[in-house]
Amino acid sequence: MSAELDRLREQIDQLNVRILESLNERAKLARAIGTLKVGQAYRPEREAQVLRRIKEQNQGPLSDETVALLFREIMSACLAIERPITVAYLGPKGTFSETAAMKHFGHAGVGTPTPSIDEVYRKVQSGEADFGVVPVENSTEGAVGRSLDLMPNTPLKVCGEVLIPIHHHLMSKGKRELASIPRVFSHSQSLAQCHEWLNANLPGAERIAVASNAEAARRAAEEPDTAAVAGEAAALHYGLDVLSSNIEDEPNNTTRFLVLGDYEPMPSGKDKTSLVLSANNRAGAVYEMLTPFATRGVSMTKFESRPSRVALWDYLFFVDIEGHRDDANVAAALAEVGKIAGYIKVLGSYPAAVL
Ligand SMILES: O=C(O)C(=O)C[C@]1(C(=O)O)C=C[C@@H](O)C=C1
Repeated sequence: MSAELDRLREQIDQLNVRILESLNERAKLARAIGTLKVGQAYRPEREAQVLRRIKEQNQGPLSDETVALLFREIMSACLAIERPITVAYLGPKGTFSETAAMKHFGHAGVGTPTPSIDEVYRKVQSGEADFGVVPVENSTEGAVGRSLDLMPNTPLKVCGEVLIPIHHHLMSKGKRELASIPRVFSHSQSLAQCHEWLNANLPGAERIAVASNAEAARRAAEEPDTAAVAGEAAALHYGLDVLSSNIEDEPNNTTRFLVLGDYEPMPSGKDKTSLVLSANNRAGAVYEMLTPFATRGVSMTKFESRPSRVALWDYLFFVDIEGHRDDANVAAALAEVGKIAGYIKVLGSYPAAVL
C-alpha cells in the first residue's frame, strides 16, 4: 500500500514539473502577444473561445466547468504579468458582485469594492478602474433598475456577461436557535428571494433592508441578537456561522451581471448584443419595431421596459439579442430597427457567458 502510494505520488511530482514548465511557457507566449497589442490587453472574445474549446476538448474525469474555471485562472494570471486588470464592483467585499467579478476576470484581477452602482460606472468612466461589473437582473426578482437606468447615457460598452447561481444562507456570529433571532439584515432583493422561507422559519423576526448582503453580514458580525441573509463569501469574509443553507425560495435563483468597459469585443462565434430602444406612441409601434429581428432570424433573449424618466408613461425597452452587431443578419436587422425606432443605442456586443 505504502509503496503504491509513493509510486503514485512520484508520478504526480513528475507531472507537476511538466505542468509548471507548460504554465510558464504559456505565460511567456501571452507576454509576447501582449507586446504586439495596442490598447486594452484583455480580450474577452479570445478568452471565451479558449474556454469553449477547453470544454469541448475535455475528456474528464475533471468536469467541463472545473477545467474552464482552471483555465480562466491561468489566463487571468498570464494577463497579470504585464498589469493586473482592475475591476470595480458593487461592494463591500463578500457581495455576489465580487463573486461575479472574480468569476469573469479570475483571481489575478484586482477587485475594487465600490459603494454604489453609480460609483461603479463613474470609476470605469474616469479610468480609475479598467472594467466594472453590475447586476442587471435576477431570475426571481427581475430587473436591477439602477444598472439599466444608467446605460442610455454612459459612453461605456457592455463587453461581457456573468451568470451567478445565487444561494442565500442565514448566518450569525456564533450558532444560535432560529427562534432567538429578533432581527435579520439583508438586501431588499435577497429578503424578497427568501420571503417564503423567512415567513415559515423566522415569522417573528424584523426584516431590515440594507445596501448589500455583505453589509448585512458585516452588521450581523457587529450587532448582538441579529442575523443576516447573505452568500457564502460574506459568511467567510465576516467570520459568521451558517445557521441554515440555501434558503432561497427558488432553487434555480440566478443573477446576471454585465461587464462594462471602454472596449468593444470582436465576434467570438457565440455572442449577444444589448440595446436600448424607444418606440413611437401609437398602435403596433413596438411590434413593428421588433419585426426586423424576426424576419432576419435574430433571436431575442430579453425584453424589459423601464420608464424613460423623460416624459410621463414614456418607456425605454432594454433588449438582448443573439449574435454580434458585426454578424450580417444582426447588422441588417439593427439598421432596419434603427429606421423604425424613435431611439436606438447599441450598448455592446459581447461573448455569451461560457461559465
Ligand atoms: O490571446 C491573447 O490576446 C492574449 O493576450 C493571451 C490571453 C491568454 O492567456 O490566452 C491572455 C489575455 C487575453 O485576455 C486573452 C488571451
